Amino acid sequence: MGNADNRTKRSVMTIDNYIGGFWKEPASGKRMSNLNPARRSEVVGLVPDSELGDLNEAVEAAEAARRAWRKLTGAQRGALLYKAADLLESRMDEIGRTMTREMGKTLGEAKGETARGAAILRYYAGEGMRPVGDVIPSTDSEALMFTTRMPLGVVGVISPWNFPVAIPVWKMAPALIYGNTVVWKPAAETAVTAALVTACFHEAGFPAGVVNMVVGEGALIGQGIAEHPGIHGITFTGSGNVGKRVGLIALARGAKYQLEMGGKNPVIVAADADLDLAVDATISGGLRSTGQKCTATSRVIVVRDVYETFKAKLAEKVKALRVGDGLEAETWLGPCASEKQYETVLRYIRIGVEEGAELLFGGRRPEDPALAEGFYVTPAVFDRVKPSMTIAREEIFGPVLALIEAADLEEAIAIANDTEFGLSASLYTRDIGSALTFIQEMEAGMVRVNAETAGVELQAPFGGMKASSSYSREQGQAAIEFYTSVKTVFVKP
Ligand SMILES: NC(=O)C1=CN([C@@H]2O[C@H](COP(=O)(O)OP(=O)(O)OC[C@H]3O[C@@H](n4cnc5c(N)ncnc54)[C@H](OP(=O)(O)O)[C@@H]3O)[C@@H](O)[C@H]2O)C=CC1
Ligand SMILES: O=C(O)CCC(=O)C(=O)O
Repeated sequence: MGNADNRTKRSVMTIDNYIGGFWKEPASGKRMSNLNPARRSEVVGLVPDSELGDLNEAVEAAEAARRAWRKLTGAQRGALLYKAADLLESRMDEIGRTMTREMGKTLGEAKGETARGAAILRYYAGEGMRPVGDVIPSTDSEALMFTTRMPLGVVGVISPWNFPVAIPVWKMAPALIYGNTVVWKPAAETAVTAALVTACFHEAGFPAGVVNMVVGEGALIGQGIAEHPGIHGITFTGSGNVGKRVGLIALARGAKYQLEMGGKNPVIVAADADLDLAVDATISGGLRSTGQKCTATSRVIVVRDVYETFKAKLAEKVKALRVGDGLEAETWLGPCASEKQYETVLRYIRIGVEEGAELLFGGRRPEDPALAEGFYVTPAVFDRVKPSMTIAREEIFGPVLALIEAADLEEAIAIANDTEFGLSASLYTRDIGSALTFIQEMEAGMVRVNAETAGVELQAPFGGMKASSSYSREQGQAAIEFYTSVKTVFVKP
C-alpha cells in the first residue's frame, strides 16, 4: 500500500490499486494528489489515476474468484467479515485521522464512522447464518416448492467521499456475504482512507480477487464500471446527475443497479414542539459533517406561532459553534471537503442573498488567520426563505440552513413535500395526532419524529423516494433484495 509505517503521521501516503489480492501500481504509473481541506498546501496522499486496463484486470480477478467464493458457506464468508470488522475497529484511530485529514470531518465523527463500519461488517457477518428463502405451498401435493437466492456475480461499488468508510462498507459487506465478488471505485478524494479499509479485507484473509479496489477519475473508472459487461450489478451513492447516468447505462445493458442520491431534507417545527430539542436537532442534523450528508437538514420549516422564538434560539447556538481543523479537539465544524465543494457552498450563499433571503448569520470565511489556508465557511442561517428560492430547492451539501415560515402544520407538510427529493424528514411536536399525520403525508423514505433528519441505523432499510434514490433500499435485511436474485425451486420425487 506504500509508506504504511507513516500512516498516522502527517506524511504523504502513496496508494496503489488492490487487484487479485495484490497492491498494484496503476498501469500508467500516474497518480493524483489528495489535499487536506484544512490546509490546502498539505498533500495527504498520492492516489492512482487508473485507466480502463486497470479496471479490466480487476473485473477479471473478480470473475475468476466468484465461483469458489459463492461455494463457501455463509458461516465461512461471515468469519472473514468478522475478522475484517476486528481489524477496522483496532485501527479506528489511524483510519479516523486519515479520514479527517482527507475530507475534513471532525475526528470524533471520523472515528465514530469507522466504528460504525465495524458494526456493519459484524451485522452482515451474522447474516451468513440466517435463513434465506421461503417454503411455499404447491398445488401439487407431492411437490416441494421453495425460494432460494443466487448472488448477482461481480458487483461494482461506486462510493462518494462524504462517508468514506460507512457507505462502501454498507455496500460491500452485504455484497460479499451473499456470495458476490466486488470491484470498488472509491471517490478519488478519499482514496487513502479507502486503501486503509481495503487493507483490512486483505489482512482478514479474503481470497484473492474477492475484493478489488481501483482508484481513478469517476468519469473514466466509475463510468467504466457502469459500462463493463463483466459487472453484473452496480451500487452507487453520489450526485443525482451522475447517478442517473449510471442508471441509464446499466439499464441499457441489462445490469442490475441501485442509486442513492441527494436530499433536501426538511425539519418541521410545530407550534407545540420542544424548541430547545428542535434547535439542537436542527444544528446536529444540518451542520454536523459540515452539512455534507445526503440526510442533512437543509430546510427548517417553522410554524408561525414559534418562528421568532425558534430563530433567536437557533442563531444564538449556531454563533457559538467552533469552526476549525477537525483534528483539533475543540472543533465542532470542520472545513468543506474540497475546493469544489467549498466553491459550491459559497455560490449558493451568494444566490440566496441575490434572491432576497436574509443572511442572518455566517456564510463567510472565518476571520482567524490560522484558518486562511483551509476550505472553511462559517455555518450559515438564512431567514425568510421562500420555498421557491434556489437555496430551498437545490441540494447544497454544506453548512447552510434555510428558515421557512409556515402558517400551520398542514402548510408546513405541503412545503416539505414540495421538492424533487424525498430522502429524510423530521417533525418536532408533542402531539400524537400531528405525528401520525406527518408519518402518513410525508413523501420521504425516512420519517422521524422528535429526532434529527440524519442518523441511519445499520439494521433498518435506508433509501429515499422521488429523485433521492432508485426506489431500492440499502442496509438491514433490505440489502438482500439488491445483491441477490430469487430462484423459485419446484421439486417432485
Ligand atoms: N448522496 C450522497 O451521499 C452524496 C451526494 N453528493 C452530491 O453530489 C454533489 C457533487 O459531489 P461529487 O463528489 O462531484 O459527486 P459525484 O456523483 O461526482 O461522485 C460520486 C461518485 O461517483 C463517481 N463518478 C463521478 N463521475 C462519474 C461518472 N461519470 N460515472 C460513474 N461514476 C462517476 C465519483 O468519482 P470521483 O469523485 O473519484 O471522480 C465518486 O466515486 C455534492 O455537492 C452533493 O450535492 C455527493 C456525494 C455524496
Ligand atoms: O446520515 C447518515 O449517517 C448517512 C448519510 C448518507 O448516507 C449520505 O450522506 O450519503
